[in-house]
Amino acid sequence: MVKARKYVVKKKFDGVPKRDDYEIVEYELPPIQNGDILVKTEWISVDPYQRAYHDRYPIPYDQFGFQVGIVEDSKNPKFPVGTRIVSHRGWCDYSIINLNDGNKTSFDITYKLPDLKGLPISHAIGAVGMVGATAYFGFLEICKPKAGETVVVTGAAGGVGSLVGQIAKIKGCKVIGFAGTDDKVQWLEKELGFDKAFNYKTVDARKALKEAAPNGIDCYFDNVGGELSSIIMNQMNNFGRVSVCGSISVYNEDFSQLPKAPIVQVDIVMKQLKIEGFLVPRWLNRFPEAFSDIVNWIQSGQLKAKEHVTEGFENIFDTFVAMLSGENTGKAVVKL
Ligand SMILES: NC(=O)C1=CN([C@@H]2O[C@H](COP(=O)(O)OP(=O)(O)OC[C@H]3O[C@@H](n4cnc5c(N)ncnc54)[C@H](OP(=O)(O)O)[C@@H]3O)[C@@H](O)[C@H]2O)C=CC1
Ligand SMILES: CCCCCCCCC/C=C/C=O
Repeated sequence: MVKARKYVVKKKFDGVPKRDDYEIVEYELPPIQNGDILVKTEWISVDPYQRAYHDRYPIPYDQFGFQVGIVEDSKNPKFPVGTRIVSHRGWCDYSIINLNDGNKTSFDITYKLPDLKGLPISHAIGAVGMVGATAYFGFLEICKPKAGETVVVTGAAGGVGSLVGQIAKIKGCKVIGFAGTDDKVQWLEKELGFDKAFNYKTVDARKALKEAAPNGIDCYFDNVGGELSSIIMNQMNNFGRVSVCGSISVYNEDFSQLPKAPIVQVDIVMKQLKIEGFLVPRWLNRFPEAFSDIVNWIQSGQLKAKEHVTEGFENIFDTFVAMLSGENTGKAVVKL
């Protein structure tokens, strides 16, 4: 018998999630059946959608999320012992997965570790996982950037944003990022090659953009929403494109009581902007395309996939809340 642990959400979040909204449950896994694999978790992802999706699920629920693990026992010849698996089984240290019928629900994503060509396996829940696919498709498919255009990214020093900015540079764009600390700003400019970055907590964004993008903004990759996004959209060029990826500035708010943001509709009409929200599973069957390009870019030194690593099953919750408040630079992951 294998003893397993999992994080169960047992209370409705009220604002920032609290430790006692969760319970760590210990339980015994049953013996595996024909077709099953027993997966031991090695890396766990903490992500903003784990906060944003909270209201979709009745309490209690097992905390969902991406993870990488290794097959420790198998009754499925397609997944022998030692195979590495990416799944959406969330914050648990062991899981039993049966893949005979494929993925049973749209939330039940499981696949073999992509070919990382020797890169760290943690990348499979970061730059070579859902986060990388979000940056790749969300930016390239929706913004359709052209060389020479000016791109603005918010949440620029996080998992998705740091990749979007670098992909924009690879595509020959001028890139301006907004992030929440001066250290992050330095990292974006000095290490990642952003043309300009700003601390949105201390800068006058309207003035900063007038100076950094005197010819206007062509593409905006929006990770944060709120007033900052309105200011950015206000300075877009005709036929500008906005990819609305996330809205983390309000994830801890009551969605029915959101603060008012400045009006942007006039700019949308007068500048004929194209604004599109997306959820990355729309491109699930094309993830390998993104993974292949991203692995090649990392290997050729064109793209850096920084990770903010915390260790220990007991520290997953703290890492999650720290990420929501901006303590991470790059993708926040937990090593078990
Ligand atoms: N549409 C989709 O399919 C997907 C959307 N997303 C979205 O992409 C965004 C980035 O996710 P991800 O890269 O995983 O996470 P990050 O690694 O970017 O971590 C979250 C970051 O958000 C920033 N942040 C927190 N509060 C605020 C605020 N009030 N205003 C501005 N920034 C804030 C913090 O950085 P700072 O120090 O800069 O404040 C923090 O580091 C999120 O909005 C997420 O929901 C992610 C995956 C898929
Ligand atoms: C098909 C469902 C699996 C969950 C995948 C993760 C979706 C992330 C979407 C993020 C939205 C905002 O952060």
